[in-house]
Amino acid sequence: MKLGFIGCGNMANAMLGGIIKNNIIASSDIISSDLNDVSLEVAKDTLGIKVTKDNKEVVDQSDIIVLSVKPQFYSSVINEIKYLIKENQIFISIAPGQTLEGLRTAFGRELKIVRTMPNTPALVGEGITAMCYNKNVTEKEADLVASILAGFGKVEVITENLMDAVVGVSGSSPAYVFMFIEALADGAVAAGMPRNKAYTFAAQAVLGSAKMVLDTGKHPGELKDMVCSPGGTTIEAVRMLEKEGFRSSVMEAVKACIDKAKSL
Ligand SMILES: NC(=O)C1=CN([C@@H]2O[C@H](COP(=O)(O)OP(=O)(O)OC[C@H]3O[C@@H](n4cnc5c(N)ncnc54)[C@H](OP(=O)(O)O)[C@@H]3O)[C@@H](O)[C@H]2O)C=CC1
Ligand SMILES: O=C(O)[C@@H]1CCC=N1
Repeated sequence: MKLGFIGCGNMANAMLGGIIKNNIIASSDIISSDLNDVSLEVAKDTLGIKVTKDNKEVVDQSDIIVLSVKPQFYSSVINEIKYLIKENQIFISIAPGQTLEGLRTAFGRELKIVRTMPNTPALVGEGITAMCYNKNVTEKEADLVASILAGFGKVEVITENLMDAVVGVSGSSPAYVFMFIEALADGAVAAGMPRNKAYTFAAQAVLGSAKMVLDTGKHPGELKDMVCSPGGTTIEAVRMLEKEGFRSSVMEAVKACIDKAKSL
């Protein structure tokens, strides 16, 4: 199995780190192209993969091709490679707003296309990737793609109509979570805690809370109530978060993200 990435930036590095570390595909069987010499040098040195400046070489040498450039560059790269892709190759999109039908139109013919939405926690093996695929992809091929994506976290097969929601809730949400961690730490720093220690306490609290949601299966509201002692400290913080519109601002942020994904 030969895997190719066109574009070797943040997301490609996060995905490839897990794929190689977990021995899903050997680095010698992976090739990536990029316009940027520095990105290629970094990928070659840190991941040990083959690198090239030529996108066509990636298509030529790969069974599965991941297009990991920004969505605005999708059409120009697809125009460059569309005549080279063969019907037995699998094309994977990781971009928001790029629909299966839109990609078929861009390629101008029926190909095996998988649409995914990963996230950067892939870098530490804790990503979550949503995937859907067109009628040309067999169940066996979908399982193969899912096993590659599982190299850097969880994988969920979903219907395409939910893909924009995935961008809002997991593709982009690490950025909002980092802002939350930063703000938690700022609060502790304001109370005198050294900054590095504050990041450790804030991040571990977020990690542990997320794990409680996943491991217990309990409603997040019930888990929140378990922290709020009657007449205690937490309910004062919760009261202030409600007053300042915390949950509403998060929901509005997710909506803005989804609206943007739909518009791309
Ligand atoms: N970052 C994230 O958290 C997530 C990103 N995604 C999606 O992943 C894709 C990649 O994003 P990300 O990794 O963040 O972006 P980056 O900008 O970090 O990486 C893209 C790389 O592709 C290079 N590039 C641009 N044009 C071409 C081209 N024509 N041929 C070859 N390489 C090219 C860029 O070079 P240069 O810098 O010189 O332009 C850059 O090195 C996007 O579609 C994004 O929406 C999906 C989920 C999460
Ligand atoms: O900001 C973006 O457009 C990309 C897609 C999801 C996360 N990052």
